[in-house]
Amino acid sequence: MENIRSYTDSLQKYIAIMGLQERNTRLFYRVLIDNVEEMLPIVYTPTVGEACQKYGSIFQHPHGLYISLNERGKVLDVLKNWPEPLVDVIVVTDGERILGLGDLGCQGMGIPVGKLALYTALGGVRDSVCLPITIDVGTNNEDLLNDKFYIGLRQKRATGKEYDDFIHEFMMAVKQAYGEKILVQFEDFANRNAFKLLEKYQKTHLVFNDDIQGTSAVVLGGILAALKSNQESIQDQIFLFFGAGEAGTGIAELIALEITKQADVSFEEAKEKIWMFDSKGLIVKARLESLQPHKRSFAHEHEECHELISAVKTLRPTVLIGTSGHGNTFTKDVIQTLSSFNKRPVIMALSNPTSKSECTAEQAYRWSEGRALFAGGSPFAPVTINGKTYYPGQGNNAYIFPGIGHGLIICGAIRLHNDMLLAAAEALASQVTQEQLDKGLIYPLFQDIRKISACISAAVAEKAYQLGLATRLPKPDDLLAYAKSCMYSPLYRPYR
Ligand SMILES: NC(=O)C1=CN([C@@H]2O[C@H](COP(=O)(O)OP(=O)(O)OC[C@H]3O[C@@H](n4cnc5c(N)ncnc54)[C@H](OP(=O)(O)O)[C@@H]3O)[C@@H](O)[C@H]2O)C=CC1
Ligand SMILES: CC(=O)C(=O)O
Ligand SMILES: [Mg+2]
Repeated sequence: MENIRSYTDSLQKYIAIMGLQERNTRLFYRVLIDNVEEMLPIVYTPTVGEACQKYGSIFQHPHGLYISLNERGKVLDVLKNWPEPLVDVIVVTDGERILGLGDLGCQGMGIPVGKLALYTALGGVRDSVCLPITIDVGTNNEDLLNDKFYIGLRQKRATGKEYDDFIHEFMMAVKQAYGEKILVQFEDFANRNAFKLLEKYQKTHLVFNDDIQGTSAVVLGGILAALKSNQESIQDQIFLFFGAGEAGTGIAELIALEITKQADVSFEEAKEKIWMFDSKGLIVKARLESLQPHKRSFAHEHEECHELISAVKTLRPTVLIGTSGHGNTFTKDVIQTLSSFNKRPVIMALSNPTSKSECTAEQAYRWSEGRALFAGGSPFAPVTINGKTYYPGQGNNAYIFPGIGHGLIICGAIRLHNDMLLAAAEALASQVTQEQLDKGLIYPLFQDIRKISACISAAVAEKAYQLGLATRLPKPDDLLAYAKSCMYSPLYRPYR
């Protein structure tokens, strides 16, 4: 840690810690677990974003497995090159929507590598069963295509049938190589592919889209905690999303499902409480014909509106959620207006990395006169205004996916069900203490993440058993104790 702390630049710290992962895996995880709050912003957002942007020029060792379009027809053979014969979880990207940074092609590998490091450090899934994969179908990023250090295929992205067939070959090969229960986590695909792949493969594989589903559970968890803090109920809220893509509509769907569970309303009625804003403005009925399928059920009767501030004024949301990938869009005007009719507005600026955050923690607290319940997608430091300190939370799917993945693995789940996401969200919210709520926190502390992950894992496995989707029988009597007992710890035995 002294070596890592001696670097002043975060990217240098990233290079140092990833070098350690290569040289001494156990020590890498020990360092990560013992210093989780300090190291998370390095191996994960925001630094991993910069690392992906510069991946070619900082490249020292290959991490993970690259599968390129040139290996069409031989994907199974490529998988067999991976030295570990037993794999339980794959995190895969095609690099087209890396955080809010866009198409980084093959350099997106930093994301599956980082996510799987968190599976082990935060969720206790043994690193040997984790396989990071980048599917290289080219990139449309001209800067990378012209960069002499670019590590991927120098061609435009394959699309249409060529792309679909290649992904299909991959999905079939992973089952052949690792069996029916292999968990495949899709990460940072562009939304035109993400929704389609999830829809297609959730019928035949154990798949999980972290950006759509993991994010939905983590945000719902934060909202449940905020409602507890404000002593309000979910059906009385009005939600406004700025950004109606994977994260935005994924969260909105799960919120609507939770409303139907808590109040006597249909799924459609629940959605009437939820408004969405995309790059063309408020999503309204008049735009129905031209809307992508994932947005359609959120198109409500309203006149067209092209400014976020106008939407805030007319809809009077109680919860404002940013999933646009565009920084500095929750302006002073927006936050002041939101705070004019809410005692404690909930503001979630979830876009990553920090430069893409819709507002900073300081802006949220300053412009709401300290009344906002705020969470960012990337970490923000506590803010002191007029002698009072405010503690921002981090609304990031890192709270959820390691626990969900662990839960699916320990019960031998064959499919993921939305009720498991609800169970994960509730388990997360239950971990926020009254003391933390009193400080304005809507997420528990990352320093307790392994305890939190065990709780989420047990809740997900419990739901899998209830739904008949778990194959590991008999069901353990005490799932929480079982989940904890299955967590890998990088222990050092004492010398004699
Ligand atoms: N905190 C967390 O755990 C997570 C955070 N994220 C972050 O969320 C962001 C978005 O990710 P994702 O949902 O997957 O991306 P998508 O590309 O699927 O969605 C982006 C959405 O934002 C809209 N948008 C883009 N520009 C604007 C604008 N200027 N004004 C209003 N809306 C705009 C897009 O509109 P249109 O549909 O018209 O193109 C689209 O609806 C990223 O920064 C990502 O890092 C994602 C997952 C998890
Ligand atoms: C956190 C995450 O998954 C994202 O920003 O894409
Ligand atoms: Mg992601």
